[in-house]
Amino acid sequence: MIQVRELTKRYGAKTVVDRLSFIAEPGQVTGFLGPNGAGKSTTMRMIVGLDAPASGDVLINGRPYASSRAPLHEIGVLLEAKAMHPGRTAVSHLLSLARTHGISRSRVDEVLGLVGLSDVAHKRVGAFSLGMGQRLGIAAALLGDPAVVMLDEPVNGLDPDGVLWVRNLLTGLAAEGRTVMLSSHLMSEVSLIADHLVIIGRGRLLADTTVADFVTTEGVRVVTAAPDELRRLIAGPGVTVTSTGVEELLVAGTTAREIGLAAAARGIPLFELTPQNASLEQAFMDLTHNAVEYEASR
Ligand SMILES: Nc1ncnc2c1ncn2[C@@H]1O[C@H](COP(=O)(O)OP(=O)(O)OP(=O)(O)O)[C@@H](O)[C@H]1O
Repeated sequence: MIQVRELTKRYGAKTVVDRLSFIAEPGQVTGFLGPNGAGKSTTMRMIVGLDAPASGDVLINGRPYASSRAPLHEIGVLLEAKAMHPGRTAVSHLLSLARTHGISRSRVDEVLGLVGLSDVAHKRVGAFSLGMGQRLGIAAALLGDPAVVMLDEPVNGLDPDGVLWVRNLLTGLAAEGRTVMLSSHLMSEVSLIADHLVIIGRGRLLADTTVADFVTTEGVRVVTAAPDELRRLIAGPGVTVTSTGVEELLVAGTTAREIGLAAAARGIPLFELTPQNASLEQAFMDLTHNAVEYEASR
């Protein structure tokens, strides 16, 4: 588990992370989202003690990270722009990490297999594609068989196959009971991978929700032979009915089920009854756009 508690970071006069609190639970993939510059990388660096907060703190599995005696077992991380010596091979890169943490050679081979790099284990990492580099970074994060895995933009630049591979890997790790957290600035990527969403803008928490709850229902599209009769039937406090075509209505404030039951009770034929969901990407843009406006008008 990762518990972020009232975390604040300032660079000079600028507050880049502002009293941010959230929990990434075991057994779940938590997507950490925000537009460029929102403070995601800074938060992740503070989680593993690479940056010091102005105030607030972080607990990893109930303890401060600094007090951990086997940090690679506690949390595995892939941070952006991870330094790798281009002249090293994949296996030597992982072996050097393993040796300094008392991890066996067989575990190095295991993680290379896990990320699909066994065949190129003896190639220089300088010749790796972006996707292979990301896989190697993920292998390093998994080396200590950690209970918590935190990855900064792991699907950045990956092709659709690569995104699918990351998704299967991370959902598999969560299913084993691990805490998995990944950051991205793209809702479309995260919604495919994460269950839980933590969304920030300008360092502040904007939403702590699930992918399912984040999609706001705009209304129910109804196609019927008797739109006027149906409109009278379902009208009431909180229900808005808009005519969107000759036989079409958009109904807000009630559910498809209620509309269907009301129509059936009167014998009104329905040709279509469809909840209309706003796209996740649109909902994300609306949310973060508002945060920017709020900041600008202060
Ligand atoms: N070392 C630093 N000195 C000064 N400002 C910094 C430093 N590191 C980050 N910042 C600023 O802090 C803010 C948050 O940056 P951060 O990299 O955490 O955002 P992010 O959400 O990870 O963005 P991206 O998606 O672009 O990586 C930005 O305005 C950035 O310019």
